[in-house]
Amino acid sequence: RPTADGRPPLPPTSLPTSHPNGTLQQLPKIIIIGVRKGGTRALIEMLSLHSAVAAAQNEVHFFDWESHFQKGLPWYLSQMPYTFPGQLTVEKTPAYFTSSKVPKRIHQMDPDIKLLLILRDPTERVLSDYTQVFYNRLQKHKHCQPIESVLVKDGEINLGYKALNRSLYYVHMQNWLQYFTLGSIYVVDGDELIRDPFPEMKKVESFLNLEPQINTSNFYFNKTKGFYCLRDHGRERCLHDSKGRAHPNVAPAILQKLYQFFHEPNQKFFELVGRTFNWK
Ligand SMILES: Nc1ncnc2c1ncn2[C@@H]1O[C@H](COP(=O)(O)OS(=O)(=O)O)[C@@H](OP(=O)(O)O)[C@H]1O
Repeated sequence: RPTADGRPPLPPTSLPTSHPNGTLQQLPKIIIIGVRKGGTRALIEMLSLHSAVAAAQNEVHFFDWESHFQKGLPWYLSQMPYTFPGQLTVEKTPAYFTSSKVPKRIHQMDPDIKLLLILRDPTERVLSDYTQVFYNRLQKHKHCQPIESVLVKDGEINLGYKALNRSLYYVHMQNWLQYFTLGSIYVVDGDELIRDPFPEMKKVESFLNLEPQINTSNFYFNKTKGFYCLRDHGRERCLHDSKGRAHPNVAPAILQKLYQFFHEPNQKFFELVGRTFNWK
């Protein structure tokens, strides 16, 4: 139960839920905090190739949804997979990155936790975000607005469009840096993870101090899908069809406006993290 001030009780790490075969549920030592449409599913699946890592199946939304957070850490723990004692549990909830209350809450649970943030070109991320919403609405037989009418209002970039805000990475990163140092947050290059996942995953392995285990034969390019897929103990699998969907065509002039719009916020992000990315 939450304490009187709304905070969850202390982590029940001394009371692990154990299973007869020696496995137990453990709180995550690694969280993939976002960004939405950054490649979070690919990252968690690729990380799961490592035998020391065990991933929660679903997005848990513990720190960002009040209805879940109020249930406290025992509930959060109950969402975790059964693992062997030496294994590290990881969960991914892409919405954490852009939710301002989340950094403090995660820090309260575990100030030493390792955070992974996967980002991609902010403009591409907006198009991916739009595409996701488009398909969700289509499924529900709801009306879908054409991309240009959400991106532009009165001839200018529509600042009211939520997806644009999610791509203002520096704004959200500032919130995280109030609670965590850069040593605790590794920024994965989502564009590189698409282009060539192996080198990117080696960097992730090294940040997490994992014994090097992931290797090139874990990945193969699937021409039909147009993306890398995974090979795990001889079993081959690609991500779900909802990952890697075609994005809408946007008039070059509008795309140019978007690139310009993100130019300054991107520079601010690079300064914050002391690193640059190949964003347009
Ligand atoms: N190997 C591989 N296979 C398929 N897709 C890949 C892969 N690596 C990265 N990606 C990119 O992941 C994008 C989806 O990101 P997320 O999983 O973070 O989306 S979500 O926020 O959880 O809905 C998804 O975005 P879209 O291309 O817009 O569908 C992909 O570009």
